[in-house]
Amino acid sequence: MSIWQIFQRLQPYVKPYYRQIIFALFLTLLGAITAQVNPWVLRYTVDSVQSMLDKQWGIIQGKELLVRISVILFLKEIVNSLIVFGQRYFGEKIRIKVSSDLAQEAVSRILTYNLAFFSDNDNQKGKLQTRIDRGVESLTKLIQNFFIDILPLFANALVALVIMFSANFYVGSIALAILPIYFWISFKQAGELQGVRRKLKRQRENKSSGLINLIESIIVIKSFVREKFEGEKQYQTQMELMESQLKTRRTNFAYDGIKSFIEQIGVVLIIILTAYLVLDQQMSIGAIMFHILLFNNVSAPIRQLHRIYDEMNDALTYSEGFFDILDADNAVEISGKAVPLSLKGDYQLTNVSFAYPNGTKALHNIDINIKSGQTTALVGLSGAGKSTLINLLIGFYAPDSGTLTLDGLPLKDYDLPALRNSIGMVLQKNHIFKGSIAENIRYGKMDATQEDLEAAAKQAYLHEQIMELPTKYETDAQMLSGGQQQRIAIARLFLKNPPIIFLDEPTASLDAIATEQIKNSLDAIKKDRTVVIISHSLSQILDADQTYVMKKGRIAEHGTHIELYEKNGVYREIFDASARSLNLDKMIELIGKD
Ligand SMILES: Nc1ncnc2c1ncn2[C@@H]1O[C@H](COP(=O)(O)OP(=O)(O)OP(=O)(O)O)[C@@H](O)[C@H]1O
Repeated sequence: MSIWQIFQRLQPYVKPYYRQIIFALFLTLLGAITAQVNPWVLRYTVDSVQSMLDKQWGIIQGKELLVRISVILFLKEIVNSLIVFGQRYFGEKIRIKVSSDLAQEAVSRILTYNLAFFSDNDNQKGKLQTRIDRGVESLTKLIQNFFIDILPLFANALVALVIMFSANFYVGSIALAILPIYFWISFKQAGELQGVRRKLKRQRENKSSGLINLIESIIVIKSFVREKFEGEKQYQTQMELMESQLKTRRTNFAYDGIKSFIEQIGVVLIIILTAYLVLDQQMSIGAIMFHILLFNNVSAPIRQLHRIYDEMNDALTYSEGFFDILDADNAVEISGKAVPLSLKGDYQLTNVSFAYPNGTKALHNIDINIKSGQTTALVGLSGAGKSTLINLLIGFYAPDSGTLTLDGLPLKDYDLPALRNSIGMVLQKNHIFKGSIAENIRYGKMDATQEDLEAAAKQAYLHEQIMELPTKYETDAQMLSGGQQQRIAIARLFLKNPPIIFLDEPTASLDAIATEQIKNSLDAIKKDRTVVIISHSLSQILDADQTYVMKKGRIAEHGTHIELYEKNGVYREIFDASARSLNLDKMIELIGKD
């Protein structure tokens, strides 16, 4: 992406603030003119003092001159302060507004993306966060630079250069001749840093996602006493980052030295040439200071050129990643138009195959009929493809081949929000948002009253426990135990009250008493709804109207519990293993003693 393309991309975000921009530009022009007052005043002062000295005048005759100069410089400083304030304020205002617009756009965009986008390695949460933060930061810095540095400084330089040329062609030429040399060196510097910058970007992303992973795995790390090992891993990342940072600094210092040398050559040449012109009586002595100050106005922005380049390169490096996020059109969830009045939940899958974007073939030639109003169990060993199948039924992913219909209509024809409003899910581990218990349950129905919340919590066997907490429904939900959090998810489901329900090992993290209570309440919610349940728990499977047994992404067997049991196949194997793991013989023996 070129800098020009970046500016084009930024246009729509900057456009709403065009009034502020025009005002900032006007101030810039005004600032460029006032910046030349000092050289004029200095030349005027030197020449006037010189002629006074020639006439042997003293302080009495020079008083008027001093007052005049003081007033001019004083007024100029006041005007200049106002201009600088206006420029900075409007520049910042535009930057802050554009920054929040860009960040908001990124959030709005990623919310429309499908799950494949989020499971991509480049978009893991730490990396995605860094890409967005860095992108917004460097793009807005670019805008800030443009209004606060580039425009004012270059306007100053241009006006100063024009004045130098009008004073003397050769003096102007020296100032002008320095520019391409300076530009060339800055280009070389930028080129040399380009590779390191990309590396730096990657290393920073790794470092921040490494830290996030560290925090997420702290319990495992501590329980295995792997602090030293993890510390060393982070140290390695830190060392690599430090190496790149040092290389960047080394290169910058070396090039800065060369540029400063070139600039000083320019100053010396201008002094020699102007001194020659003064001695040749082509100019007054004040011209020496006049030209040096003007040259300073020309070289000031060039001195900043490298920093501006740096930040532009930052913008180039990071904005590419940022705009990639905004431009991921193929990640936008494709929604159909059909808005069903009510859904029954009759799913028909014919010859459905699916592979994840990373190439993992998770489902092969699946033929399934999920009957409305019934409970269908999905059984299979870990990695068999059960969760993947549910992902397809909810429309999180689309099948690569085969047909998938719901109530006779292809699933892809449904309006996704309408479809998902009719579906409820309880997973093995459900996300609990930062906030109170009430806020978390209310996620199931945003306009639910306190009574609705309490009714749902009662159905999920959670109400009594909530009432025992000091701040009851206002307690921080993330402080609850795993089992209680699970019941929040179930309460959400009761509140949402959808006709189709997917349960992916809903009681896996609950204790035996809670499992029984939840089973009872889930049994209640199952009535007259279509339920698909994944479970390793025999009690849940036994209750199902039909069961599909999956093995390595395929349907191995299908039937009722009895039919499958008698088949002596995969289901029987899993069933027997489950029974053995429960130590059923001893349990029965114990129960028999009662
Ligand atoms: N987001 C993903 N990207 C790539 N591959 C995935 C993704 N999710 C799952 N897989 C792979 O797809 C296959 C099926 O996984 P899936 O989670 O559907 O199995 P499962 O039967 O639900 O297992 P479990 O009982 O352990 O939850 C596995 O090989 C898994 O590694």
